[in-house]
Amino acid sequence: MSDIDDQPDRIYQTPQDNVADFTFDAAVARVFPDMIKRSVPGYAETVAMSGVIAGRYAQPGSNLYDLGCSLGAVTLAMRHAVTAADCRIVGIDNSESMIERARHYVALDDASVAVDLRCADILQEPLTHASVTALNFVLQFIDPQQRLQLLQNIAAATLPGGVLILSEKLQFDEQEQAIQTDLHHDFKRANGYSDLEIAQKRSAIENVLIPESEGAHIERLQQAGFSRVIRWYQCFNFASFLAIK
Ligand SMILES: Nc1ncnc2c1ncn2[C@@H]1O[C@H](C[S@+](CC[C@H]([NH3+])C(=O)[O-])CC(=O)[O-])[C@@H](O)[C@H]1O
Ligand SMILES: O=C(O)C(=O)Cc1ccccc1
Repeated sequence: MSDIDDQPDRIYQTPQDNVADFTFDAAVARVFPDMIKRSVPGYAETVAMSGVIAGRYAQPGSNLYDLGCSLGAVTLAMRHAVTAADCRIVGIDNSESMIERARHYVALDDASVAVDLRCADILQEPLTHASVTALNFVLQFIDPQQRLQLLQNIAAATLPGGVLILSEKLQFDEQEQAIQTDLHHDFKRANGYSDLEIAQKRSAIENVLIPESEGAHIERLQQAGFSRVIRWYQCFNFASFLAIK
């Protein structure tokens, strides 16, 4: 088996005294396709429809951004859907392990749209001439104090008629939260995770993944400079919004 082959996610199988905060390190990058598919309800649909949305909103001569691209799943979905001329897809992630693997997957793909993968902090990297930006399951890991600034930067870089696809884990009122959490954990159990794995992963992400309500997201997207926001998809506690400039 080569070093680049991905592996099944067994990260939280063994009991740990103190579960460390979750990070996007080499061990996570290696199991990431399996982890995200078994952990995020609707992940495959969100990736595929991000491609469909990109196909509609890509403008000739523009940039399409995949911010927090991980292994480049959305980068590749966009690459196969875009028909507008002279577009470039820019995938950015600050995890070296993720970008290294993303480069491998992009090299195996033979579509012709230009792809530029960068290991950088999306809070620092300049963005310009954007027709489509995907921020899929990433804002939830950004310091809440910096979220508005990031969305303002994206909105300022977005061309008239351009869009942001924002996908997030959502927070609900207490009663709905209890129902959604049960369903999410049932989904994980149906995908082969044990109660121990579910509990340990929950502790690991507790301080690093900070979800917000749909209302908070919509209000902030409007404050950042997007004129219209549509929730185009939801599967249990994960949703995706289309924000149009
Ligand atoms: N400040 C930052 N700068 C750059 N990257 C960051 C930053 N903070 C976190 N990341 C990166 O954001 C990604 C979040 S995963 C995205 C899935 C992908 N969008 C997908 O559709 O497959 C979501 C998840 O695992 O739930 C990781 O690769 C981090 O390194
Ligand atoms: O696993 C979870 O509970 C999640 O909320 C999603 C997730 C997926 C991959 C890495 C971190 C969090």
